[in-house]
Amino acid sequence: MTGQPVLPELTTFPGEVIHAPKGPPLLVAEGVTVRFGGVTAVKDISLAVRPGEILGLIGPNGAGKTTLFNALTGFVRASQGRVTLDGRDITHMQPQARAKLGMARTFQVERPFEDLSVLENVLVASFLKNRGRAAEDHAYEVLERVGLADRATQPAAQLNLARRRRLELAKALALQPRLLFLDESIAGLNPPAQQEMVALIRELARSGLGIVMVEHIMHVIMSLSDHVICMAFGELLAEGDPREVSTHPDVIRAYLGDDHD
Ligand SMILES: Nc1ncnc2c1ncn2[C@@H]1O[C@H](COP(=O)(O)OP(=O)(O)OP(=O)(O)O)[C@@H](O)[C@H]1O
Repeated sequence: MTGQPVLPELTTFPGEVIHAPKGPPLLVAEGVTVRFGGVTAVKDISLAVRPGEILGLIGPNGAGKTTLFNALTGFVRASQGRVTLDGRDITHMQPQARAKLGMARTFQVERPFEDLSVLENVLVASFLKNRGRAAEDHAYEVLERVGLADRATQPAAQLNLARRRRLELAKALALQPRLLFLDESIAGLNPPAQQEMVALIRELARSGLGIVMVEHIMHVIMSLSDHVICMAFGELLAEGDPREVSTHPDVIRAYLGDDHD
């Protein structure tokens, strides 16, 4: 390990500006705990996300990131704690009810309707918010936004991985969310596709969306996030801006082990 940077450089992508979103938080989680039988996967985690803010969740494998993400989006039940959206208690709401209030998520493994066209896939989500022509117009707008408009009539099954990820994002955006949850949208993409996705996510935040992202590629999450939460064994290990977290001794230890010198 000697001579290697412990965590990657922060300024990997050009044009990066870490901004400081202001205003009251959209999402607030207080003391969220999730137990699966005897396993406490998430223990007493609190966080807040403002409009235009990108919150990055990091931590070694098994740290509890996905479970926390699922508790925030309603895909697993919080055993303790409280989650509010615009001050409204959503702790026990189903994912669909949360979506109606402005939360949308992507899935780590994209699952488009393979036989439908790219446009039809987005329309399925767009129809939940709009009717008739308005739904179609909105679906096109979303495809433009993610750079898939020229693929609108292509079957989803024919898309490469980078475009499938964009389609996954488009389906979430078609719900017109104010808060977007991204589950490893960048892992597995080649570097140019990573940069395109980073630029797109940054643009979405600039337009006012609050974003929570779980991502294993450290330099990506560090260059995108306004605030980073690092978990280990279900607990909060460190939080702060990317530089504070990436240089935190406990974070370095969690990633490299105790015998690192
Ligand atoms: N449905 C479940 N039932 C029982 N235990 C679970 C369940 N889901 C997760 N766990 C456990 O909870 C802990 C946290 O897992 P989780 O998947 O949230 O971590 P993670 O940080 O997302 O990991 P990775 O980076 O590998 O995806 C692990 O010990 C895992 O085995």
